[in-house]
Amino acid sequence: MFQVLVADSMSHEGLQPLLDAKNVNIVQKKVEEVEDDLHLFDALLVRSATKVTESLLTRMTSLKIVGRAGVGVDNIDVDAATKKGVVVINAPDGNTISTAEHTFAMMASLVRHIPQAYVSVKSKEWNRNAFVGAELYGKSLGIIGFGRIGSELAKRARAFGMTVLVFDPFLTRDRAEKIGVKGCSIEDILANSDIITVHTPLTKETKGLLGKVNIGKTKKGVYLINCARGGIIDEEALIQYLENGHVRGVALDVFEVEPPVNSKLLEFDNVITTPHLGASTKEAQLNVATQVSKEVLHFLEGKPVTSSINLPTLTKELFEKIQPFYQLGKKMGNIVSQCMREPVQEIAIQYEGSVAELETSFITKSLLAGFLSARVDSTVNEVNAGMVAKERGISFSEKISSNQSGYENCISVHVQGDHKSFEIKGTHVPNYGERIVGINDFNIDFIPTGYLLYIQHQDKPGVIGRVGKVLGDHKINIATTQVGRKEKGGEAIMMLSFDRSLDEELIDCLKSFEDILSIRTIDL
Ligand SMILES: NC(=O)c1ccc[n+]([C@@H]2O[C@H](COP(=O)([O-])OP(=O)(O)OC[C@H]3O[C@@H](n4cnc5c(N)ncnc54)[C@H](O)[C@@H]3O)[C@@H](O)[C@H]2O)c1
Ligand SMILES: O=C(O)[C@H](O)COP(=O)(O)O
Repeated sequence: MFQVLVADSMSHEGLQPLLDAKNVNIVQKKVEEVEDDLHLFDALLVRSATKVTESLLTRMTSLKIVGRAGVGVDNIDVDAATKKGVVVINAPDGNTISTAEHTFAMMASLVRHIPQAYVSVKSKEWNRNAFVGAELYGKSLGIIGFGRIGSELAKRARAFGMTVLVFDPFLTRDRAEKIGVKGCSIEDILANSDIITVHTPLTKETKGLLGKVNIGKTKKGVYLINCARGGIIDEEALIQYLENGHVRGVALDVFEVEPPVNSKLLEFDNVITTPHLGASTKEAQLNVATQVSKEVLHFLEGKPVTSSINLPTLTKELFEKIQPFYQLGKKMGNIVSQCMREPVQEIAIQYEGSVAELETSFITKSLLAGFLSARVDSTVNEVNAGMVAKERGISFSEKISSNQSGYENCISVHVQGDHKSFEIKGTHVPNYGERIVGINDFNIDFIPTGYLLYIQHQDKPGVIGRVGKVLGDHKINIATTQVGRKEKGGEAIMMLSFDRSLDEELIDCLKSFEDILSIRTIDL
């Protein structure tokens, strides 16, 4: 039974996929309320209120996935999650329309003083002269960050007859033209916009993007809007420009600290605010909760997720194609690690044939996870395998190569250690399954499963028989045997499989045979 903690308020209807699942138990409580049971949860669902810190992740020792029912993941320590092998997913487009509409509502309210006029009428005043506003029609709207929300906002602004200027480092001229906006530099936006709104994520680059210097470059009388994340507009600088009258008005849905109880910004009559309501509509909440519930359930049941922040994402169709190679890769990594018990500097992976047409980075991560899991204590999986490898000084590379092996598909791995190297080749045969078809230039053909014994020996009469006799004397049943050699009388290899593991004493006995060069046990 999977244990899922829903730590922030979420649409009940949206959680239905998880509530309906027979193998899931949902607990809807704040983190502080389940402090003693944190180690039990497999999945954690949050919005922006719960801070998923490294410390929380460390306390949640069974955690496999964090689902953010929304877009921004700045409340989640994604690096720490990645290091611990915890998948982080979000619901990237479920609240786009709601947030674009909220931003538009804030813009209209700002230029027409609607919140201030509302408060005035409620206090029995009728002061029409105090709230003379401006039209949006004909004004220039500068949008910084032209992703999902920025572009939906642009469509609405154009419908109102506004000129839309946009800045986004990833915006192509073509895309701007298609949407009917003008892609320009941030300097152009600052100098030419009547209203500026930010729609970027909060990152190291965007923190304070509109700060002392950039706000100083805006038109006198500019309106500023932040419905993205507190901190993109620097609050201290903003206060200075409100005090000196450079900024005419501000609309804020988000703050550097939420709730902003001690913020001086609340004292300005020309600053209008909402309590982080961009995504707070029934529709958006239903969308985001449904998206993450389905994704979390898929993940817990071993199916692919499509909106992961720290994992390569795949569609169900692609996942089905990649799954056999994903499993083969993991086993190959594991075999290499068990055969080559010495420090490794480099892992080079080569893909040939039909497998090369798939998303190979996914298979590479799986192979690395298989390799590292045999060597490190902490959880290693495809989420953190690349990071763990780098931390341990292991470089890895992948290459697509033209078909040299003759197989319809082939994965080859070359591992370089301090003193030795090791090579393995694997293929997946439809209807037959996984096969290891090469080890260190020896052609071989075995199924990578169960308990295996890899023996390097001299190709001499009686070696195989002696090994078989010792195993028989110890009542060990050999399930399969495969041998490979390059030339008569030279070096050869044997791969035997068993139904149970072999004990050390027996291995030592086999090692003592004259023509046996080395022996490795492999458990898969
Ligand atoms: N107020 C709310 O309730 C609410 C709701 C949803 C989203 N948000 C916030 O809005 C942000 C945007 O959401 P989205 O769905 O449009 O995301 P998105 O990823 O679709 O768009 C973000 C855009 O910002 C651009 N960008 C990144 N760095 C930039 C920079 N330095 N300068 C200019 N552009 C830059 C990216 O290229 C991207 O196109 C989210 O990150 C989230 O923090 C707030
Ligand atoms: O990034 C988001 O999706 C929004 O900021 C919404 O946050 P919320 O889920 O806390 O409303």
